[in-house]
Amino acid sequence: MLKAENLSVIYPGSDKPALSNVDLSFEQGEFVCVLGQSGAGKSTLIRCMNGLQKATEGEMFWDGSPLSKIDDKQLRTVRKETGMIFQHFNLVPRLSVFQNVLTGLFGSRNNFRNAFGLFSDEEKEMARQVIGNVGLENEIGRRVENLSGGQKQRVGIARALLQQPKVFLGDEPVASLDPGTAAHIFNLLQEIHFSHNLLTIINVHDVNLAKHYATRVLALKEGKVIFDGKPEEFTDEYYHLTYNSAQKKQQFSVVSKR
Ligand SMILES: Nc1ncnc2c1ncn2[C@@H]1O[C@H](COP(=O)(O)OP(=O)(O)OP(=O)(O)O)[C@@H](O)[C@H]1O
Repeated sequence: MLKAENLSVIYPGSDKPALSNVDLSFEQGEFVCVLGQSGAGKSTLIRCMNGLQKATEGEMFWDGSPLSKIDDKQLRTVRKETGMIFQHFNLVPRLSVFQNVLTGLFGSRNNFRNAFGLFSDEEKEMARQVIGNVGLENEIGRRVENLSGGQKQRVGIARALLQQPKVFLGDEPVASLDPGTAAHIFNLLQEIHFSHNLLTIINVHDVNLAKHYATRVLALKEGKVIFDGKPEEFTDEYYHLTYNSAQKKQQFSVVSKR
């Protein structure tokens, strides 16, 4: 489904690669959690997967198509089939849950219909359904600025789901949430993952969440993959946990295997 071949990214003005000669392949049905310290290259990898970030060297393939060589129409299809969820939700605060979720259709429609917010009855019904799937049916008319963080992320998930994606990508989707809410969001993501047979790839800082929910764990360090395997094989040989008393939370750092 997704394949990185010798993928490297060097940002302009930087002498250090954000990703360095990464070879990876992902199949439908995998729930992958990507771990790594800040700056390890997790977001860059996720952004390469839907063509938001171009490779400096090597290639990312989507169902066999090289992302750096496909035309705009093919890229729109890739984006439509990729549901993205973000740390800061990327919602329109003054719009309702319903309106925010409908924006999930923008990527696959022409600009005229987007500009006038024209949605068919069928599209509106699908939006109601996905809002129900994430448990927000009673909040459908509320402005998202009045929702909790966990509810906002549910709106983000419903918006992604409306695209009927094959792939779900999450760039630190629970980093702004408390641990209890983060676990609820992961439960929801897991349920959606299995019921829709998705390929789900999520960046996360919390090693326990990753090991609990993932079918496969990847760990990055300085742009390189230093672990790729089953969650139970990702033992504390690969990471350190320290307690940050100022932030009142555990901090995680990836180390190369000793
Ligand atoms: N737009 C950019 N321009 C220049 N350098 C960048 C850019 N985006 C990221 N980088 C650099 O590339 C490296 C990898 O960054 P990336 O955001 O992929 O890491 P990350 O693991 O997602 O970090 P975090 O957990 O803090 O989000 C870092 O050194 C970062 O400073």
